[in-house]
Amino acid sequence: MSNIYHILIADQISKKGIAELRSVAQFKIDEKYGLKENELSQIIADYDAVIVRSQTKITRKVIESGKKLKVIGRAGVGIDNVDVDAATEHGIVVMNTPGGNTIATAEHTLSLLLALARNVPQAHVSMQLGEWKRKNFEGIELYGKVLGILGLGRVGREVAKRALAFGMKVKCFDPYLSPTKVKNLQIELVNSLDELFPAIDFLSLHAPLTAETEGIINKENLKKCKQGIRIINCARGGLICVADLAEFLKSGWVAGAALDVYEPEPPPADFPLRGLPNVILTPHLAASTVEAQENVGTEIAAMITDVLCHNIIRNAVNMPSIDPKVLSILSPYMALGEKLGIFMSQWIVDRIDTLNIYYSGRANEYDTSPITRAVLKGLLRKVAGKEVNEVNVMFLINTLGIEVQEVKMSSGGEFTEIIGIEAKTDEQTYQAASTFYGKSHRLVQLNFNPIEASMEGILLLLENKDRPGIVGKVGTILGEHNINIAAMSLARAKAKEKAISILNLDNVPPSEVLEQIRKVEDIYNVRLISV
Ligand SMILES: NC(=O)c1ccc[n+]([C@@H]2O[C@H](COP(=O)([O-])OP(=O)(O)OC[C@H]3O[C@@H](n4cnc5c(N)ncnc54)[C@H](O)[C@@H]3O)[C@@H](O)[C@H]2O)c1
Ligand SMILES: O=C(O)[C@H](O)COP(=O)(O)O
Repeated sequence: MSNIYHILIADQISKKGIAELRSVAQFKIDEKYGLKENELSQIIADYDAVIVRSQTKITRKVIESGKKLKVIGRAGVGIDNVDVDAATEHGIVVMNTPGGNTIATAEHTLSLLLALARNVPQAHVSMQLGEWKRKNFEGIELYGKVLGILGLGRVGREVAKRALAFGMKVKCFDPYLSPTKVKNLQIELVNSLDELFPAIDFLSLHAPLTAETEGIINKENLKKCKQGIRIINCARGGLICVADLAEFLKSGWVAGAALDVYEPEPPPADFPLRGLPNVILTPHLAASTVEAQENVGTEIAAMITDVLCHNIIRNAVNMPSIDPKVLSILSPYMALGEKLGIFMSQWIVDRIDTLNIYYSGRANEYDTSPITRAVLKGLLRKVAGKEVNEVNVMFLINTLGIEVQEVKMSSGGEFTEIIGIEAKTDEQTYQAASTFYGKSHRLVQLNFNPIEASMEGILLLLENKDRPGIVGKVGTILGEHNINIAAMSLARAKAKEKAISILNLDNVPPSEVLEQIRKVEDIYNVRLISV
């Protein structure tokens, strides 16, 4: 029977998105809105996935309470309301829907830009009061003015296009943008904020809220701006130090500000910009269009379905996404790599210091990091206390201080396709290499010596002195206890003093049988391995 997944929709998404989720037989959907941290923490243990917009905060406490939580889906772009680090540590994938609300946000930015230039909301309120004050609301033209854009991503670029259509000049600061991206766009990319601020008449913010951008619009930077600058913020409230902006608006240095976003949301009653005549405020409306909400709602529904029902992860912000075509090519390698990792996890007893994971064959034509993550997931499942998956595996590897290196080899010797692991511990080096045999998996090297063993089911690994009679004795013990040996293979060290044998068994030997085998003279190590 297939799994039933419980999904919590914690912020309102489009009806179509909800209907699509409800149409999946494996899903049980709850809609619970406006939950505070404590309320959410109390119920989150029931859910496999939670969907939010910008309102509901998925804090570390919520994540720690989400014992079976696998996915956090953000119907929108900004993920500053999700503790992504905590999610990563707990192996929970965080996904968003970039692009779906770009046009809506760019259009809202332009509407605020125009409203700010022409005092539209102020004039409207005056008219509603029965006044006729044409002189009070004289504006300025956009034509010929310079728009500064902070963050030239999806929204920033759409804003730039529209501003250019109004005859504005556009300058932008984005330290992560390659200059080739703005070629032929009629946008000037400047190298610093110091270069941007004195050169612009309008400033529009489109960077995410990060440690670097928090409070970036502050007293020091406002001083660098031209007198009469107008500022629009459709990104995140935290980018602006509101007390500083209020001061500059009151003095007239900043001629006007139009804000859609606040920190916190909703802003408190004593929010210092409320009531200022040169300020326009909207309640986080930029993405609130029918079209944008349908885009992000249906997109997140499809993404949640893909991850829970088909194990396909798209737009994850805490792990690299893999193109589905590439994934279908890499999947067999990931399965082989994970199997080899599982094998090694039961062979190695000491603490691993360094790991070389090496590849030869077709895998090398691709980014091998998804295979490496699968190898490590298999390897760590035993070492780490918590469940290890593709999301948290690199975090756990770093926490354990294991140094990992990927090595792409030009040849795998007599085998075309090879995935190998060399693990160094304080005590010794463990090495194994594997390949495909039809659809099954084979060990082809142990401690650099050739072997030929099926990597399926129950394996008994013996390390012993290379002398006659030892394997015979082990066979007798197993036979006496009715344990059938399906296959046997031997890796002999060139120096011929030590050998490793792999016995494929039909059933699991009880611990007293393993004890008996351990007592056989010249056997140094006995490990029961299940793959
Ligand atoms: N008000 C709304 O309803 C609404 C809607 C959509 C997006 N947003 C906000 O707008 C932001 C931008 O959205 P997007 O889809 O364009 O994201 P994006 O990721 O496509 O673009 C963000 C850009 O900011 C740049 N950036 C990062 N750090 C920077 C820094 N220190 N200085 C300058 N630039 C920097 C990045 O390089 C990137 O090009 C989102 O993070 C989100 O918070 C708000
Ligand atoms: O980051 C975003 O996508 C926007 O801020 C939209 O937020 P919302 O989904 O709460 O409207």
